[in-house]
This record gives sequence, C-alpha cells and structure tokens, in this order.
Amino acid sequence: MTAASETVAAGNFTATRYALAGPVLITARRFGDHRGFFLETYSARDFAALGITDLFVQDNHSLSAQAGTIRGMHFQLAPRAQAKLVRVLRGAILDIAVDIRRGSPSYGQHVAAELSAANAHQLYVPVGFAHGFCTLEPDTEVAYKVTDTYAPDCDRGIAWDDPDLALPWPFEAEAVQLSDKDRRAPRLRDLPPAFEY
Ligand SMILES: Cc1cn([C@H]2C[C@H](O)[C@@H](COP(=O)(O)OP(=O)(O)O[C@H]3O[C@H](C)C(=O)[C@H](O)[C@H]3O)O2)c(=O)[nH]c1=O
Repeated sequence: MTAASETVAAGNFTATRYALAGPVLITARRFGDHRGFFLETYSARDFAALGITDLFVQDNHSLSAQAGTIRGMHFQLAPRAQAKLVRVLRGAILDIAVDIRRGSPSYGQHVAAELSAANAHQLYVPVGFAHGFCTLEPDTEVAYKVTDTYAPDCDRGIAWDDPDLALPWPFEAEAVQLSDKDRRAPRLRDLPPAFEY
C-alpha cells in the first residue's frame, strides 16, 4: 500500500492522508456484539472535521462477479468533475487514484489502498484524480458516493495498463476482466489536459 503521512480522528472515523496530497484513507469504527456489527459509513459533521466537505449528490453500487475485474481508470471532465468516496460492501478491492492535474508535482503518481468489507476502509478520491479498482475476490460489491451526477459526455478513461502509470494491479493481463470501453481507453499522454494543479 502507498505510504501514509498523518492520521487524524473525528467521531467514529480516522483519516489518514498520503504523502501524495489529495486522496484520504478513512477507517470507520466498527461496533461488534453478539448480533454482528454496526458502523457509521458517512457523517457530514465528522468528515468536515477531517477536511472532507464535499456535497455528495449520487450513490453508486457495482457488483463484479470475478476476482481480477478492473473498472477504471475513470474520471469526468469539468464542469461535471466528480470527487468520490469509495467503500466495499462485500469482498475486497485494490482501489487506486492517479493524479492527473497538469503541473502537479505528483502528476501521474498514484495511491493504492486495499478496501474490503472486512476492514471497513474507504478511499476519498478528490477532483483531479482518475479512479479505478481491481477486485480481489469473486462477487465483490462496491458502493461509492460522487459529487456530481453522471454525465456521459464528460465521462473519460485512461488505459488501466498505461506503462507510464505502472499501476500495481495484482493480476496478469490475461486474467483481467474489462469492459470494452476500458479495453479501448487511451494512455494518459495521449489525452488533452483535463485538470490544472
Ligand atoms: C458510472 C455510471 C454509469 N452508468 C451506466 C452507464 C453504463 O450503461 C453502465 C455501466 O457503466 P460503466 O461501464 O462506466 O461502469 P463502471 O466501469 O463501473 O464505471 C465506474 O467505474 C469506476 C470505478 C469509477 O470510478 C466511475 O465511477 C465509473 O466510471 O452504467 C450510469 O447510469 N450512471 C453512472 O454514474
């Protein structure tokens, strides 16, 4: 996983920022008892205390049947750019965010985090980052909040296997499940700049 830098707490949440400024790993406190468990998954008050004040306007949910399914790397162009808050309901993913802000000192660099139903981790992906994940188990379900609604005309992708990004996917190319759209996605260097630092 990518090196973390500082950790702060608010309510039932702990936030860990990365050396690569922007994305935030959030861990929710789980209250277990003989019935099972309870945990809060989002709190506008506590997330604001952690520095995440975005207004989320849409919730998404995907199921990927096979381990090794890669969905990404995706982003929406301005004025419909999206920040995302990603968590796993069932199974596990390697979740990745890539800095695509032109002029950023970390341009083209990524953070990677394992999110699972078991660890209750979430990844906050700010505007200016491409996002994608690889499932690590069959029948993995991912739920995520976004800060703008779906805009197909602004939907863009970057090749999951872009050699300039060298993303740490844990599956060999021949074992990866991809949508046709993701199979055809261009390399970052072949795209016009989408965001400025
Ligand atoms: C994203 C989205 C898709 N759709 C429709 C469009 C397609 O007919 C169908 C599947 O869409 P897509 O293949 O783009 O789904 P994913 O490959 O899971 O895309 C997502 O994958 C990565 C992980 C992301 O971060 C994005 O949120 C999102 O791009 O759902 C909608 O109706 N609304 C939406 O918000």
